[in-house]
Parts: sequence; structure tokens; C-alpha cells
Amino acid sequence: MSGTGNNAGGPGKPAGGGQRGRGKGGPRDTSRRNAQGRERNRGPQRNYTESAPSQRTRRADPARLVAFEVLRAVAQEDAYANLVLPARIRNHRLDKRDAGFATELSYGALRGQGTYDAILSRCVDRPLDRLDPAVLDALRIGAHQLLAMRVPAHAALDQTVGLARAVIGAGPSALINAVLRKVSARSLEEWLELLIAGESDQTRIASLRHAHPEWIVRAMRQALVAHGRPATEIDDLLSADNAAPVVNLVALPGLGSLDEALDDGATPGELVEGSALSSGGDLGRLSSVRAGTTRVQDVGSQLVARALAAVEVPAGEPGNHEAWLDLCAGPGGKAALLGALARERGATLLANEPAPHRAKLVSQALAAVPGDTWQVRTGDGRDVGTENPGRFDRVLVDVPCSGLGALRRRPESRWRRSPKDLADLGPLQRELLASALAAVKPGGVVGYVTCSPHPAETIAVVEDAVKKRDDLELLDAGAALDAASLPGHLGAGHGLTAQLWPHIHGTDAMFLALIRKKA
Ligand SMILES: C[S@@+](CC[C@H](N)C(=O)[O-])C[C@H]1O[C@@H](n2cnc3c(N)ncnc32)[C@H](O)[C@@H]1O
Repeated sequence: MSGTGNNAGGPGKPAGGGQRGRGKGGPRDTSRRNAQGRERNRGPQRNYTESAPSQRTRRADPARLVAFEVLRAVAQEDAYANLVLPARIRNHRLDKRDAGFATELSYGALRGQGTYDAILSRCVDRPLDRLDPAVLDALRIGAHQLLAMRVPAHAALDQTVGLARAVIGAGPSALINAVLRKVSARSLEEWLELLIAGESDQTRIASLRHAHPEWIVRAMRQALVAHGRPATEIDDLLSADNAAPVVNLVALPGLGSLDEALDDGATPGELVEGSALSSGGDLGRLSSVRAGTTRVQDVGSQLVARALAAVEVPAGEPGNHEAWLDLCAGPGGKAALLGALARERGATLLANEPAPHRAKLVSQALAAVPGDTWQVRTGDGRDVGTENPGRFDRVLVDVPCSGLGALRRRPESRWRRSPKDLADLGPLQRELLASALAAVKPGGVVGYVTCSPHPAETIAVVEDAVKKRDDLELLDAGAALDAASLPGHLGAGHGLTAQLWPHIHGTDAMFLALIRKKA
């Protein structure tokens, strides 16, 4: 498992590779996490005994408390970490450095859960499901600090036990102290060696090493092969899921500019025009972001939207403008880019989304594009084809999917998803594609997109649709992505469909098929 952790103002480094203290006798606490001195100038290292956790810190460190609250909300309320975390950071008024620490701790503990649980199982005298879930979350937070962050071991122990004492109670904090001491006796690499000793099942080994459920390891290996890549890339792919993604920006064509972001330290994107890599921090400080003309968007999403917009469709009657449809538009990232591109071409965009709160987000995303270009429809996309047969020149159908291609953005999702999700989503994906194909004009093009590389929701859905009819043809989606990209050769095509990858392209694993309805 890889992970990066920032502490003491130093850069993160791969898990298991750092110099760490290991419980008793660890190095002196030199951490300097913030200017307020919460972890500074603590004096010489105190040695605690296993039986004396009462000597420890009694107040919860706010950054660790935020991480703990995020893990609790994820477990208890099915919350999404990326939505809960910013609110908790605000509630506890964390400064930038503490916010970074809380982010790394909560995301790392969530991503690494499977591996940390396997390690904790070796250190606890009962099955983990018999532990109070709050205790288990505190142990995961402690394990991540000890094994994957550059937090001195005694600080990780002291602060995690202090947190547990403050928010769970003195009894559990003694157990947490004892268990984390055992965890701290080995580095992550040593623990992994112990866990995989005698193991010959490569899936199990990769699952432990990279903290992914075994079914996802198998699914990703299958996906690599299905899209023409060697199965040996599995370790790189799973590692990429554990790295924090860079934040990409897009300037809406004809409406936005990246100048302000570039002046602020962003760097020009190398894969697609009009994009940049954010310099980090609160993007709300940029007026172009506040105005919605510059937006955060993964480069993979930018590429698939631009590829669909650029593909050739037959010219209509003079004076007739193209009509574009985004069938599954919420929360509106691709709709905003398509809306801006449509405006430049004198086309119009209908953005459809069934969930009212997400339809509202689509309107907000499109607010920067003049309103005569676009309309939002709140309703089931499966009805759009029968209501509007043959009306649109270009249709994006970015279907609800397992999200297996965006695991790096959603730290908890890998442990929540199950193979059943794929089976459940299949019929809806097929019906939405059928609706898109009904809504497109003869000669027009449907872009079928997922943020998952899984063959069941990519190639299989497209093949099922195309083989049933003789009026459909697949266009070369790899070539279309190449034409939309700055390097001009992404190598994402396989056959006529295309798959982007985090470990190759640095994007989410977006799939694209371009299907033309023959004229
Ligand atoms: C992968 S997301 C789309 C992301 C979006 N294109 C973007 O770039 O921001 C899939 C969307 O499909 C929506 N959806 C779910 N069921 C749907 C249906 N029956 N018809 C249309 N959209 C649906 C979901 O609510 C979700 O907003």
C-alpha cells in the first residue's frame, strides 16, 4: 500500500519508507505541525507505559478529531468523506496545515482500511466486528499515522489515545493504547511481509499490498486486459488509486481564462487545451472560479466532452443549429464544458438529470454560460428518447456507474461497492444508452461514457447495443481522444473504444465509445 502523509511541515513520502519512531525508544518528538504550538516544544519525549494511558493527553487534537469524525460519519451515516471533511474542517476552524493533516489522515485511514484491519486483527484478541465501531475507527486512525505518515510513533500513540479518551472513554483508550503499541512494533512493509508470508494467491497479495477488496483487484485486472493493456500493470493501477489526485482546472472555452490561476501558481495542463493543474489551496480565492468560468474538472472528463464535441456530424439545413443533449448531466461538470462549446458553435444544449438537487447543481454549473444556449430538464433520461426521437446531433450519455475508475477521489468507496452494484447498474446503463440512441438524429453521434473501466459497464453495454441493430457504427474513440488532446497520442484506444487510466494518463479511468446512427 502506498500513502503519503504530511506532518511536521515536511513533504510526504511513501508509506513504510520513512524513518519513524517505534513506540518506546522512538526518536524525540520534533513535530512542528502548526504555529500555535499544539505539537511544538513539548519538551523531552515522555515514555509512557502500556498501563498508564491516563498520563496521556486528555484533550483531542482538533485535526485528529476531524479525521475521527469523518470516519464515524462515513461508517454511521453512509456519508461521503469528500463532502463531510470540508464542513468538519470549518467547524473546528483548522488552519491550512491542520486541514492538510486531517485530510491525509482521514483519506489515508479510509483508503487503507482493508490492510489496516488485517494488521489490527493480528493485534486484537477478538474479531474486529466485536469491537465498538468507534474504537475500530480510532485504531484505523492510529494505524495510518503509525504506518503511513511521518508522525513520530509516540506522538501517534499519545494523540490517538488522547483522542479516544476524550471522545470514547478511558476504558477503550487503554485497549487502543495496547493495540497501537503492537502495531507500532513493525513498519508497514514488515507487516505486509508477515501478512502475505506463505500466500500464493496473487489477488490476495495485491489486495493486502494496495488496500483494495479482492473483487476489485480481479475486476481491475480483467479491465486492463479487456482494454488491451497487460495485466502486469495491476500494481501500478492500484497504487495510482492510493495517490491523492491533482486538481485540474478548465477554463470554459470562449468564457473563461486561466490567466488568474496561472498567476496564482497553477501550471498549464499538458493533456488538453484550456486546462491547468491547480497550485492547491482554497480555489474560491480566484474570481474566475467564483464566477464559474474556470472550474475544477478531471482532465479525463474534459477530454471525453471535447472529443464528442469535435467529432464530425452532417451539416444541417442552412440556418439550422446543432442540438446537443447531455442525458445524465448531474452535477454538471461535462454539461458546463459542453454548454460553453455549444455556445461557441451556435448550438444549444439540453441537460437532463432526474435528481432535483443534482439538476439544480447542473443549472448552477451552467450559470456562467449565457442562458439562451442551454436548458435543464429534470426527469428520467429513459424517457427522453421516446419524447424526442431523432432530435439531437450529439448526445452525451455519461451513465451512473460503479465509479471504479475514480477510486482515488472517493477514499471510502472501494469498501462500499460490491459486485452486485455492477449487476444492478447494467439494465439502467443499457436503457439509457437505448434512449440516447433513440434521441440522436440519423448521422448524429452518441458518446457513451463511464468513470469505470469495468468491461461489464463499458464494452459489454456498447457491444450489446451495437450488435442488435444494423443502423449503428462505432467510430474510432481512441483517435477522437487523440485529436482532442495536446500530445496527439494518448494510446487510449483499443479496437474502436477508448479507455483512459490513472496510472498511464494521470486521469480518472474514463471510458468512451462514440456510436454514430447511420444516416
Ligand atoms: C456519472 S454521473 C454524471 C456526471 C456528469 N455527466 C458530470 O460530468 O458532472 C451520472 C448521473 O446520472 C444520473 N442518473 C441516474 N439515473 C438516471 C436516469 N434514469 N436518467 C438520467 N440520469 C440518471 C445520476 O443522478 C447522476 O447524476
